[in-house]
Amino acid sequence: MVHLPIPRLEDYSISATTGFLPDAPPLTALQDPYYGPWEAIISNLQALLLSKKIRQEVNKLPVLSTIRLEAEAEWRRAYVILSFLSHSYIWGDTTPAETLPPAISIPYLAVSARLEVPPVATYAALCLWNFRPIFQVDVFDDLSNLATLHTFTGALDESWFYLVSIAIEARGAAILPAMLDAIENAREGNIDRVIPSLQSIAERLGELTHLLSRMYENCDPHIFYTRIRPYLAGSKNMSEAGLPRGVKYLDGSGNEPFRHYSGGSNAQSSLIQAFDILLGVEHRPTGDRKLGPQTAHTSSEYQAKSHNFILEMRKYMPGPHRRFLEHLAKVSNIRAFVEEHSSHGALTVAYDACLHMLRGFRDKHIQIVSRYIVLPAKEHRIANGTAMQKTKSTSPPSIRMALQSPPVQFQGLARTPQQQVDLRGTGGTALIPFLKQARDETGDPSIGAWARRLLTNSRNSFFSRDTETVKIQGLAGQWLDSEDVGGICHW
Ligand code: HEM
Ligand SMILES: N[C@@H](CC(=O)c1ccccc1NC=O)C(=O)O
Repeated sequence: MVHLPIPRLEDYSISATTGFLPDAPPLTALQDPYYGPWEAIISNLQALLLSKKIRQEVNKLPVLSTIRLEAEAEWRRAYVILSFLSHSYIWGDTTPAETLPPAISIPYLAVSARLEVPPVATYAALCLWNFRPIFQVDVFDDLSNLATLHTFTGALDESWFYLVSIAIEARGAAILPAMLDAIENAREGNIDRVIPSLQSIAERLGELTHLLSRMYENCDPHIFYTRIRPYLAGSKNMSEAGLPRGVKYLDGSGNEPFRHYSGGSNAQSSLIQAFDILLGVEHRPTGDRKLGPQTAHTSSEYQAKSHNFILEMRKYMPGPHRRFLEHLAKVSNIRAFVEEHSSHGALTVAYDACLHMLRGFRDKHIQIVSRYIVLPAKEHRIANGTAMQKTKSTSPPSIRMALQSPPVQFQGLARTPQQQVDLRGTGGTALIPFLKQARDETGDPSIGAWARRLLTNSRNSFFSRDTETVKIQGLAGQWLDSEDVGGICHW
């Protein structure tokens, strides 16, 4: 059989060591003095936001051309600057701005077109291209070695919020070559070599969940909700935040329709989507649950026709990364391979461990979203007297303090709505139904529910099923369950 070649990372601007992060640290400034006016504003961003002078200063900017941008890193730097400036302009005053001036719009549209990303503060603008290593220039997966280049607020909480994702990207990078190896070995029918690749993927996924849970260390939920998050909102589904019509990007043509873009979201991380593709996890539009086995294999066709947020978010990834995922989807064979060899216990267990770990990641994420969005939103409504009834508070002290203070009216996404409305993610989703469905669609394998039970319940080294004996030997002699330690397991 003639197969489509397996993608090569280097063909898609992906590094075998840093994954979707650039392999050299992003530029900290554009060296050409021509771009001095941009650098001057971004280096004073927090002061301009605090004094509400940002619009005044941006309105004075000249319209700069992109003609003097050369290296890819310079285009990325320009995109980072213009993303911070545009969200500061829109959300940095008492009411959101419905128009972006030509000094932002014209270069922003050009830079976005070149990088194949939309003109909005995407995950790439805020995370992938917005960091610097502190001591060791080539270590990106250690949170103590990372700093952000820019934030809206200057708060450590905001830096930490982005840095956790950056560390996850770097730690997850090693999974990419393991994925491609697994696909190659499955093609060749080499079960014994697919298993260790899957085991190492499961183990790494556990480490990523552990990194995710470190969000609590330095990002306070109340600060996140009230001070940081309003700047992250896009222009799509943002009526409640005070932006019902979207945003016009003025370019002087007179023909400038309102545009609607999702704000930054980790759903734009190519890494997490790559796991789904490799493991054959399929996501449907929210509310559209799988009906039965007969629908299982028609879903790609179905997904293409209907609105699907996770697929939609691929348009917000840098062009080469998006194309990598499309290529990966065409060669992804692991799920079919495991189904074909469903009597092979060790293979099934290794595959199910991956699913289990990815599901564990999404479980932990839902817990985080409850603490950083759902609870603060509820406390906020109570503090402003718009909630139906007071509920028992389990919030951290900062939120309890906010409750005791007089009501404060916040702007944008933190604005207290007149009525109880569905909470929206910065990407524009009705967040809890969306995230729960994405979690439920993970680890709903047609095979091996038994293996998942074993992984969760058993601390033994030997499991048996029918006539097969499957050995899972803990390296340190122990088995750690994903829920106990944020997913670190030893084989
Ligand atoms: C305080 C921290 C975080 C909050 C409040 C948060 C919130 C959200 C929300 C509301 C969504 C729904 C999409 C939208 O409308 O924006 C989402 C999606 C998502 N987030 Fe986060 N997030 C946080 C951190 C992270 C981190 C560090 C990661 C890790 C890489 C992550 C991974 C994802 C993924 C993969 C999705 C897409 C849904 C899925 O695949 O399950 N999030 N997040
Ligand atoms: N969707 C999230 C925001 C979010 O996840 C995010 C936004 C911009 C950059 C990175 C993000 N995720 C990072 O940890 C929210 O609704 O607050």
